[in-house]
Amino acid sequence: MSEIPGVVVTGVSGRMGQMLAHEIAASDKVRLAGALEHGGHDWIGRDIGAAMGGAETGVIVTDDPAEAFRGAAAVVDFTAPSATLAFAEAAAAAGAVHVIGTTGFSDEQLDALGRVAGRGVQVRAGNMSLGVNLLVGLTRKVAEALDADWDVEVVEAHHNRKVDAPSGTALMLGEAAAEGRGVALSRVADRGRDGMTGARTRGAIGFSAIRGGDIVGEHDVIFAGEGERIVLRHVATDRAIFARGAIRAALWGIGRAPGAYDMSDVLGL
Ligand SMILES: NC(=O)c1ccc[n+]([C@@H]2O[C@H](COP(=O)([O-])OP(=O)(O)OC[C@H]3O[C@@H](n4cnc5c(N)ncnc54)[C@H](O)[C@@H]3O)[C@@H](O)[C@H]2O)c1
Ligand SMILES: O=C(O)C1=N[C@H](C(=O)O)CCC1
Repeated sequence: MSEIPGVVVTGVSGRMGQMLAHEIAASDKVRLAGALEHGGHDWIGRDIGAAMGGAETGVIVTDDPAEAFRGAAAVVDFTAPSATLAFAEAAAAAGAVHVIGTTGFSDEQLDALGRVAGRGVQVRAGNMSLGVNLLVGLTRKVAEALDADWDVEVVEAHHNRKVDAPSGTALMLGEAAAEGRGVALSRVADRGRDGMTGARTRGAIGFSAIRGGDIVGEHDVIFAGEGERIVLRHVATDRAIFARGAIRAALWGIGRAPGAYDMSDVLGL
């Protein structure tokens, strides 16, 4: 039996799923223990290496979470909110760390995930990169230092296949700005402007989303004052940063007490 922790990748044919399979194959700290896609997907029953156009790995793509998660140390999940909710139950039942990169959850779905975290280890972040998680701390600090005379705007840009907006990262940054100001984001968020909107509300935290081409992920937090402006920016140029962060989270989560954790726990920020 291998000492190297086995990791299952859900949504393995997706942009992040394939990136994760590559990064796990290149790692000497984890091994690929399973690969999952949804029922009816044409990769089901195929070797994941061959399906990705490479050498066979011995890992066959399945649509059965219980089978795939059995004996795994961790499940790394970048799929869709409803799929992630089902995987949370299955990961907790299998005793596997659930690393959740999926974004676009409703408040109700987040509550449901939180209930499962009583029974299993979850590490969830809208962005698993070191750079963005540092930017979250910087955003909180700048917001703490400035009053509501400084308008906060979060601007994000992603590829044309992204299905949720604002991005999970933009929401993390907005939460950090709201925390720094000592307000609830839900009370001050301004998520859609169109038509005769009226003047900007003092203290609002605005969100704008750009979608185009193959943009991996770009985020600006703008603090706009009278006569000056601070812009905090993160630009992702390679999805490997998200995959490496997720693998780090999986290793960190092994042996932890059940609960909901995030990347600031993993990175010690
Ligand atoms: N947290 C982060 O650092 C980070 C980074 C990148 C992407 N994301 C998020 O990850 C998610 C996926 O992004 P992507 O670009 O890889 O999308 P994608 O559409 O390329 O991949 C999603 C995959 O999930 C699969 N899937 C959907 N439902 C499933 C189910 N029930 N069972 C098994 N597989 C299922 C799809 O078939 C697809 O292969 C999005 O929510 C995105 O916002 C997060
Ligand atoms: O490509 C995506 O989709 C991304 N999603 C995350 C988000 O919603 O912030 C992270 C960046 C890439």
